[in-house]
Amino acid sequence: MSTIIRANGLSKSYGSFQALKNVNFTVERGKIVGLVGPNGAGKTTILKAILGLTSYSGELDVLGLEPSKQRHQLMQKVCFIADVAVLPKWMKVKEAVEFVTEVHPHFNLDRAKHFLNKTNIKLNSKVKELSKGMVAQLHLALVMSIEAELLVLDEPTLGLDILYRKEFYNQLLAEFFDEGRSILVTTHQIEEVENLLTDLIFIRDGEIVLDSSMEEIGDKYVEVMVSREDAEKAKALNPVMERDVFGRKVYLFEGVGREQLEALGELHSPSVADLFVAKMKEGK
Ligand SMILES: Nc1ncnc2c1ncn2[C@@H]1O[C@H](COP(=O)(O)OP(=O)(O)OP(=O)(O)O)[C@@H](O)[C@H]1O
Repeated sequence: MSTIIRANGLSKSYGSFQALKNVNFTVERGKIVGLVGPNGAGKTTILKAILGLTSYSGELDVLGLEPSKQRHQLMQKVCFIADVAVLPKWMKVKEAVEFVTEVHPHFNLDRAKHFLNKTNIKLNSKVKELSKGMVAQLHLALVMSIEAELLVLDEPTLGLDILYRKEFYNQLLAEFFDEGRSILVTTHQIEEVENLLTDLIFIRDGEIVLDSSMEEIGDKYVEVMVSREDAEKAKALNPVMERDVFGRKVYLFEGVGREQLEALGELHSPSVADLFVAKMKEGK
């Protein structure tokens, strides 16, 4: 396994406000990592640092390069997308394809044509004549044809309806992703990426509050539905979250042995959304 991104003590301040506080994480080759956090947590700031679009302090290595100093070399290996539903409206599809061919040295035109042939998109159509879903398909065809080692996606499916959002991720998995590449994606829609991710990072107020593989999460976090009589026993084991479901209590535990918990009730894996809520409230 090789490391694609390594952040060590990464910090960023805007004036006296510290948007990133000594952040450490790695992204390995062949991984799909979700960077998830509430508004203002610092996700975009991390992506901008990775893409060499903002200054920072601390160490940051992306594909062996230092983004703040080697942006040009980096852009030949990295592909970045924010919001697939937007492309210039006046452009014709073939002009969009020509544009990417010119600006990206690793764009594979045949591959793009192959993807577009599978859609109803005509090369002579203008972007403004396409539906939102078709714009997303076009965007995806362009992205998947760039032979980049790292794909960075910032809220890529914003503005798309659920069908296209699912389709977007399915296609990305089937046609783009392989063990030689990595994807780093920020999103608010945790539910729709949860089955896709290999690794998960939660960020809150400029600090990383969870950084785990999905496998580790399954081992470390367990939910138990407990009858009211056993509620005190459950509380004694320091759950990280409690909620009411149909008159019973559901407790979420971190790092508590399964044997201990099995005595209280049936064990479940929490959804990433529930884990997110727990981690965002922890200590507040
Ligand atoms: N140019 C800037 N000047 C001052 N403060 C900034 C600037 N850019 C970001 N910030 C602040 O830094 C913090 C982190 O912002 P960032 O955009 O990274 O958050 P985010 O997690 O991407 O949020 P969102 O989900 O809303 O896009 C926020 O409090 C934001 O107000």
